Formats: sequence, structure tokens, C-alpha cells
Amino acid sequence: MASSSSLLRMEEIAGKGRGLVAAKSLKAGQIILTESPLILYSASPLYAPSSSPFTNCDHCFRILSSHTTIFRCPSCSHHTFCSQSCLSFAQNSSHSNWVCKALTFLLQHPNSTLFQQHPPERQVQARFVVASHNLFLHSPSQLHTFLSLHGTPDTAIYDVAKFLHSLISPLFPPEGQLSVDLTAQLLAKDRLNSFCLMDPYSPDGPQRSIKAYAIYPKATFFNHDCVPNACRFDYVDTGDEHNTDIVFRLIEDVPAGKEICISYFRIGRDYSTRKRILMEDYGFTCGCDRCRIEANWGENQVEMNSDLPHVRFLRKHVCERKNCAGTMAPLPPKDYVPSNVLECNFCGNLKEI
Ligand SMILES: C[S@@+](CC[C@H](N)C(=O)[O-])C[C@H]1O[C@@H](n2cnc3c(N)ncnc32)[C@H](O)[C@@H]1O
Repeated sequence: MASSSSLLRMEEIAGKGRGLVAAKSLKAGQIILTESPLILYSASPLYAPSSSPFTNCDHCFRILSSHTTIFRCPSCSHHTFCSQSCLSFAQNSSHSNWVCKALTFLLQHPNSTLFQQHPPERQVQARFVVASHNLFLHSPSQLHTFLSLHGTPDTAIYDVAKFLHSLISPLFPPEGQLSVDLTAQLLAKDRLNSFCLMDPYSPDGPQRSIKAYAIYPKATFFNHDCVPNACRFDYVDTGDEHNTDIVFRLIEDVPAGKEICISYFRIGRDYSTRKRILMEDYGFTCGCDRCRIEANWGENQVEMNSDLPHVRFLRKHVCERKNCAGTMAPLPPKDYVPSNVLECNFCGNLKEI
């Protein structure tokens, strides 16, 4: 299988900034990119209870079931891991000595009263600032990669950066200090570029919660389309030691030179919800064919327009399993023969076509 660098090329796309295009003709189901996270941090607030019913390993984010032997960080004991190797690995990366001290300080210090004046999201952003400072200490070149991503701070982000910086900067070691400005830059990049890693699917609910946020430095260049030609798969709770890698597969054949886009959320969402999320979270108005058509729709027009290409696409590719609505993409081709089985990227459901 060709490596992703020979399959994708970065280009300037009119009205969208940088994007990824097919460097050669590619086939439905083909894996076009597999990538490990540059930054990965928990989505649980520091003090407020998490919305997830699960407890996860603090390094690889696999669920810690009641049968799992738990390995605690010997220094702080707040942080728990699914194996000795995850603990050892974390001590040299995500849970370094500095992270351990910083998070312990935040957890024990009466900061919780300060955080009470802010939404719980602020506590998650504090985790992000600690994780990105850790990257700064261990791998400054990777932090520069992160800083080259899309996103500019506005005044609201500067206010958040000032608050978090005032709490965390006393803990910065002398050899590495993030300024308020750099903290604001990092928060702005994180807002536009992070992917969510989710709790496992369950047909009886509850809705899946976000267990962690991750930055994938190449995948972040996929632009959005409401009728995407690729989608992401992840295997956080079922995968091997690379369980936080993200995998992108093509939904349909893509000719050389065509842009490859993903959807930034579940594809079945209605026009007004898509429009709101894209403006509020990503700062743009989508100009795709589906949006242009649906902008003029009244109620019940989906049925009346059932022969439109995007309506046919949704009928084929939205998973119908209860409590799911994930995206169904073909399994990878075998010996260059396309698969006639679609797999859901949310629940793993398989459907023959
Ligand atoms: C994760 S980044 C994608 C890479 C980005 N285009 C770049 O130049 O780095 C998300 C940003 O890309 C732009 N973008 C993505 N999809 C778009 C679309 N369909 N139309 C216009 N802008 C889009 C928006 O500025 C959005 O905030």
C-alpha cells in the first residue's frame, strides 16, 4: 500500500485556505491517511463531574473496566493507567514530571473557586495549556508545527489565555515559559483543529460523550464538505498500542487532483444546524451544492427531492442503527477489488450494497 504522503498533496483551495487533494486516482474504501496525535488531552473538567459514565486510562484513553488492573502514578495517585507500559510511556511523555506537578497543583490548589466563575470548558482548556506546554518543553519543533496551523486568537481567547496563564505560569520551569500571547495562539489553534475521541457506541444510549481531544497535524488540513468523499475511523477502545491513531478512508472513488473533504460532524444534520455549527465553531459559511439547495427548502422537502444526488448519498451513507447516524464507508479494497460492504465509522455496523 502506498504511503499517505504519496496519496495526498496540500494545495491552496479557493475560499477555503489550505486543503488536501488526491495526488493520484484513488479508490473507494482506500485508506488515505493514518496518523498519531501531536497533542492529546482529556475532555473531563478538572473539578466538575465528567458527563461520561466511563473512566479512561489517562494516557491511551481506553476504558478502565472493573476487571482492569489499575496502575496509579506513584507521585500523584490522581492519574490512573491501564497497564505498566502505559504508565511508563506516560511518565516520559503525556504525564511527565512537570505535567504531574502542574495537574496536582491545579487539582489541590483552591483554584476550584476561581474556576467557578467560568464554564467547565475552562478547566478542559487548562488541561490543554498544560499538555501544550509539555510539548513545548519536550519537542519545541512539534510545537512550531502546531503553531503553523489555522486559527487566530480573538479578544475572548485572549481573556481566557490571561486567566489560564496567571494560574499556570508560576509552575512553568525556568527553561521554558509560555507567554500570554503564545498561550492565546495555542488556544486559537486548538479550537479550530482538534478532533474529538468519543466513548464507545451503545444502542441504548446515553449519547456518546467526548473522552479526549487530539490534534493530528496532517489530518487537520482536510476541509469540510456536507457531502464528504472521505471519513474518519478510530479504534480507541478496540485498537492495539496505536489505539489513538486516526484513520481516514474514502467513501467513493476520487480522481487525481480532486479535493478530499470530510464532514466536521455527522452528515445527517439539517441545514440550519450545519450552518450554525460551521459559523460558531469554525467561522465560515459552507458554499457546497447541498447547502445551496437546502438553503431554499421548506419543511418535508427531503422526501420531495429524493432523487437529488446528495439525498441519495445520505440514504446510502447515513447509518440507520438506533442512536447512531454515523457515516458508512466501504471497507478497503482487497487486491484492488472494491468491497461491496459499507462499515459505519461510529458503531461499526456492516451493510452489504
Ligand atoms: C481544520 S482547518 C482546515 C485547514 C485550513 N483550510 C487551513 O488552511 O489550514 C478548518 C478551517 O478551514 C476553513 N474551511 C474548512 N472547510 C471549509 C469550507 N468548506 N469552506 C470554507 N472554508 C473552509 C475554515 O477557515 C475552517 O475554520
